[in-house]
Amino acid sequence: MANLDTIEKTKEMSTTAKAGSAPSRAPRVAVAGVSGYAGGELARLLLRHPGMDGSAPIFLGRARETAADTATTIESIHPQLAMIGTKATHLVEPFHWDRLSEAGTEILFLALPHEQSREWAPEAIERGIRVVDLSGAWRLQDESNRAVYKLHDANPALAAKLQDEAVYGCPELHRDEIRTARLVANPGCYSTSVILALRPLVRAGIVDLDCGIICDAKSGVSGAGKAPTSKTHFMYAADNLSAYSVFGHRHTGELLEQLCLTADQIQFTPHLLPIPRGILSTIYLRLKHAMKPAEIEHLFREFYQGSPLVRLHATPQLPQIQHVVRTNFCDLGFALAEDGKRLVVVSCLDNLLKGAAGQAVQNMNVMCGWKEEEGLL
Ligand SMILES: NC(=O)C1=CN([C@@H]2O[C@H](COP(=O)(O)OP(=O)(O)OC[C@H]3O[C@@H](n4cnc5c(N)ncnc54)[C@H](OP(=O)(O)O)[C@@H]3O)[C@@H](O)[C@H]2O)C=CC1
Ligand SMILES: CC(=O)N[C@@H](CCC(=O)OP(=O)(O)O)C(=O)O
Repeated sequence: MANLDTIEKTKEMSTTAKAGSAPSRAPRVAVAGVSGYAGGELARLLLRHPGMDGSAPIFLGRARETAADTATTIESIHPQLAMIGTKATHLVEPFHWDRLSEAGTEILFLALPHEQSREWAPEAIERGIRVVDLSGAWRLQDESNRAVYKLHDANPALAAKLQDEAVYGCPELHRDEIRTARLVANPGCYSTSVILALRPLVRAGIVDLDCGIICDAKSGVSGAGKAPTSKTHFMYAADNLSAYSVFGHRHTGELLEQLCLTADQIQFTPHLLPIPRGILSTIYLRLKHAMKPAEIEHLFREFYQGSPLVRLHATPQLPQIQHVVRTNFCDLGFALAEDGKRLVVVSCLDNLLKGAAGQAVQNMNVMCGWKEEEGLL
């Protein structure tokens, strides 16, 4: 179990050694949860990543439960990954801390249920391993927002310290902190689409928050992970469109914290779309003063200058799911009413890529001092 003293010591070592400097060699990387949807995409991206220099990541399944549990191969779980990258056969090994330490692991991706990430991230950091966590376990600073995840901390003082240190892994917003972070909390998929659409506008102070912002978001079924439920079963999801978690979806807290809004200023309603992957968020708001489309466009372009994975459509074009699926981009577009005040912003991304694995690799690139889009275009 991780403890506070060693966590402090590894922090000193980590900031001295890794203060944003580009490594001269490929970092030793591991992926836990590689058999899941997000883990599979991570494996694909890492196997083809030029910075990995042919050195394959360590792929990890569940911890060994019986002596009979042995390693399997990545292509037996994800056949689409056969012959990708180094073209070697890559093992998926049972999770074991000693294996990670002996291999000199520097960055560990956690593509796991929230509870498991909350338990394993402190242990990794104590061992001097930097973490990119794809779950919601460390994204929220406000305890009342985090309560939606029902997390349990074996060592609450240590967890509070790490929570304080965790950086919200949206590079377009927090690039500088991510460079030296030990714990990067990769954003939620819906949250990424809404935050990237709204942050330039809210920050510029042009949104009439008294009128409220409405986010109508729709996601493909892979957003729910690989375990089927009655709501993601083909018979429910196919030829259907349904709203859910109308008040209190777990991504709402991320919107409040990252956009500095209060709950009465934004309504987020997710819907399940009968497609495998992709998110489209349509966001309705009112501006304080009438503006011209060119002024809105300028605002977005200025904010995302130097952000290679956000693409702005020229009006009147609007983003579509087909244009972003299997890419690492978030596409943004908008329409402004003739009164210059009613603004609709549309944001699109692939939930498994820019909404999860792609963004996680983008974070790794920033942590390694590489080009942010390395291996992602
Ligand atoms: N799907 C998406 O679009 C997005 C997902 N995320 C987050 O990323 C994480 C992974 O999501 P996703 O890939 O969809 O989920 P999946 O359900 O598809 O995969 C979960 C993975 O975690 C493993 N796992 C489950 N329990 C344990 C455990 N106790 N110990 C070790 N491994 C375990 C599973 O292994 P096994 O195969 O053995 O069951 C599997 O590899 C989640 O936290 C999710 O919230 C974030 C953004 C978007
Ligand atoms: C379609 C679908 O069910 N989507 C998921 C998206 C959650 C997700 O993946 O994000 P986290 O990392 O916060 O779990 C949901 O609405 O719960």
